[in-house]
Amino acid sequence: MAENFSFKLTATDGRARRGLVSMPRGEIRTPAFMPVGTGGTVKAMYMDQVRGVGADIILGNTYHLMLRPGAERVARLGGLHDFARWPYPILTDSGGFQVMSLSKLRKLTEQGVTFRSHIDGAPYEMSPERSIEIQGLLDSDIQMQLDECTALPAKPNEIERAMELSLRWAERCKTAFGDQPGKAMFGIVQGGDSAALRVRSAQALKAMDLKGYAVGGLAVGEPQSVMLEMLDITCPELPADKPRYLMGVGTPDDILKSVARGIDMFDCVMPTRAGRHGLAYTRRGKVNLRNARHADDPRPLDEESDCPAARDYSRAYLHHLVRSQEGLGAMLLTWNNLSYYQKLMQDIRAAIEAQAFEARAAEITE
Ligand SMILES: O=c1nc[nH]c2cc3[nH]c(NCCN4CCCCC4)nc3cc12
Repeated sequence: MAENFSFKLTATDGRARRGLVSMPRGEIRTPAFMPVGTGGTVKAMYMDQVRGVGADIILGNTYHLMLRPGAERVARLGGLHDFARWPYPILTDSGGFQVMSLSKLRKLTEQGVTFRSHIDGAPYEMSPERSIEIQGLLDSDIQMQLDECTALPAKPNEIERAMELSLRWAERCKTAFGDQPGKAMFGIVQGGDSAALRVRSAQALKAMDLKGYAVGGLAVGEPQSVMLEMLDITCPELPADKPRYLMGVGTPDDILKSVARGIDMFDCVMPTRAGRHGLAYTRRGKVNLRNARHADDPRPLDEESDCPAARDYSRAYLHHLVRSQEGLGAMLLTWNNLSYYQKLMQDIRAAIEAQAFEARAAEITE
């Protein structure tokens, strides 16, 4: 019988954790990277390929899907999994961050946020209750609370106001979500770059006994050192037996350093967006296929990769596709980049297990 929702820690290495989230639609091996599928599609990818590179879960966006094609329409068509042909877990962001970064004429009050669509200017309102309702209509497996993410730098009283509002909205989302076995609602820690506010936010959310916790309000322009410092402060305040999700992160280096500080789940548009802009992630660093130096290079991106996009096509061909703005260029580079990110996560998981094994072996042989 598939678990309703469970998180098991299977190994640790310092503060890094290897784990497994089990839900009815499937298991999520952590640390996990979630490809971003904003409008119900991981851009330039077939869902079979997304699964093929090793993704256990993808991210969808409430904001985009409520505007187009509409949450009620997706529900009438059987929910997001049937609509997009992705039968495995989906995590949906709640929309607040996207409203503040994309929409026009937005107004934020205690009740929620009103805004106009960036697509056609139509008026919308999003309350904590409506965000959870929309995520339910999408049949999302992991639903994020509605929150207010403060752009940094910001004044301490502004960060405090948004953090406290987000806590009140977390309570309202918890009430609206109710008890849905097989699904989860995650809280989002806010508090900007303030240690005291981060601790207050994490402790208040922990008291709500939620199924998982995101660290929000980061990757919003602050230096990596500030982001990592906030993780050093926040993660120890969160329950060890619940998943921790760092929203919007990040580069391979961000991910490595965040796993080392206790983060279990990530999402970022970088691998997919970079692929559409001609940029390839490889084990030897990033390669910009727009650059003329690749025009005659017969070598593939990575002859040892098990991803056809990395192994079977010359850099010269990829350069040609990118320069010609051929759709296949975006498709192959996106495929390569998601494969690179999933291989990174696989190597991270193995390294934690190996270190844990060595530590265990050392204990036994002492
Ligand atoms: O505090 C948040 N609450 C809800 N959703 C969020 C999403 C976020 N996404 C990011 N950063 C995205 C950074 N990304 C990096 C690659 C280029 C595009 C922007 N921070 C976030 C914080 C939040």
